[in-house]
Amino acid sequence: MRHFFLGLAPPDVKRGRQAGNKSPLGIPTHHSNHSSLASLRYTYEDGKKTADWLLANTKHRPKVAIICGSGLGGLADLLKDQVVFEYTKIPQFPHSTVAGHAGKLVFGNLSGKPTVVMQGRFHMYEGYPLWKVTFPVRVFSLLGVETLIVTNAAGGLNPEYKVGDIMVIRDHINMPGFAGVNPLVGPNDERFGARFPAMSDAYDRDLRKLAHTVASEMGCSGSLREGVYCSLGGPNYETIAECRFLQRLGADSVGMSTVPEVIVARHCGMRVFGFSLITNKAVLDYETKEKANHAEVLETSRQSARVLEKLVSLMVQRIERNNNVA
Ligand SMILES: O=P(O)(O)O[C@H]1O[C@H](CO)[C@@H](O)[C@H]1O
Ligand SMILES: Nc1nc2[nH]cnc2c(=O)[nH]1
Repeated sequence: MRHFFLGLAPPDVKRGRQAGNKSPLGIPTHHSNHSSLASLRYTYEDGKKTADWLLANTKHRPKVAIICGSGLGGLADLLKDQVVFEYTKIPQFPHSTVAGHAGKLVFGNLSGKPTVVMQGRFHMYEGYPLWKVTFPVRVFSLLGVETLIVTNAAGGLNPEYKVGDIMVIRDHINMPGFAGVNPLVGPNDERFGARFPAMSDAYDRDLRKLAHTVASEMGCSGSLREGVYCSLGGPNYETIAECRFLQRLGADSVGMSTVPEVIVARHCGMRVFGFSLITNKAVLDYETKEKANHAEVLETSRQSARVLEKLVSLMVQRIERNNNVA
């Protein structure tokens, strides 16, 4: 295993290094008009710079990228012939700040397939704007990645779901998007994708089918579900009224991530597949004393991670180049 501890300070995020006050993330805190807001984002060239840096520092050429949810980073340990980059050493990369998100980008071979794994993702509640949260996805696209697999820890809203179940994501509800909070807001660069991308086919049908096939071969199809993931901004967990509302909307699981990454991946033409690990049951009853907490989320992830890891690695084994399923 090679670890990169290059003594490189993360280079300036150009758009975030204008004169004036800056937040701890290097983002100017005062902006007067739309055009200055629009300039607060990574450009295609910024993405290319990071992708080229990675390509210069590893011989791996991944076709599959995996983003690990809270406590699910163990997946990266399955990679053979690893090259590991700390996020803090990768030019322009955001840094992980949440427990259960290690902050490492791991290249290697998973089931013999060149793969890159994010051991730790970024969330809006950490203070990152969505163009930063989703920057790695655009970098993956520039690296030549064709398929993105997203995983997350989520609360179960569907009353049939049990803690430890794995939900194949069939569709999502982008709650912040209802208020215009979307990673694609701002000028559109056609080199990434079209101004108005469709989302009706966001989660690949063949890969969802493959997940069920693999789960039944593994003998765990009893705990494999398929449903709708709803993303909220966080960082607080939901009120009882909010959980009841989301249930009525048709959501089966709820979390604080994933959707921005999926939108950006679909915008740049990647094929997407996603899993929610149900780490806790959403609280729907005013009589109960139960309440969600991150320690429980991480503990459930730890207990169920092995099954999810096996499922993902067997799926990757069957993903062929150019988006076919073997
Ligand atoms: O979605 P991931 O990153 O798995 O993490 C989930 O777990 C955390 C809350 O326990 C939140 O960050 C929520 O989004
Ligand atoms: N929003 C939200 N995120 C979670 N992540 C893990 N569990 C939960 C939950 O119940 N709600």
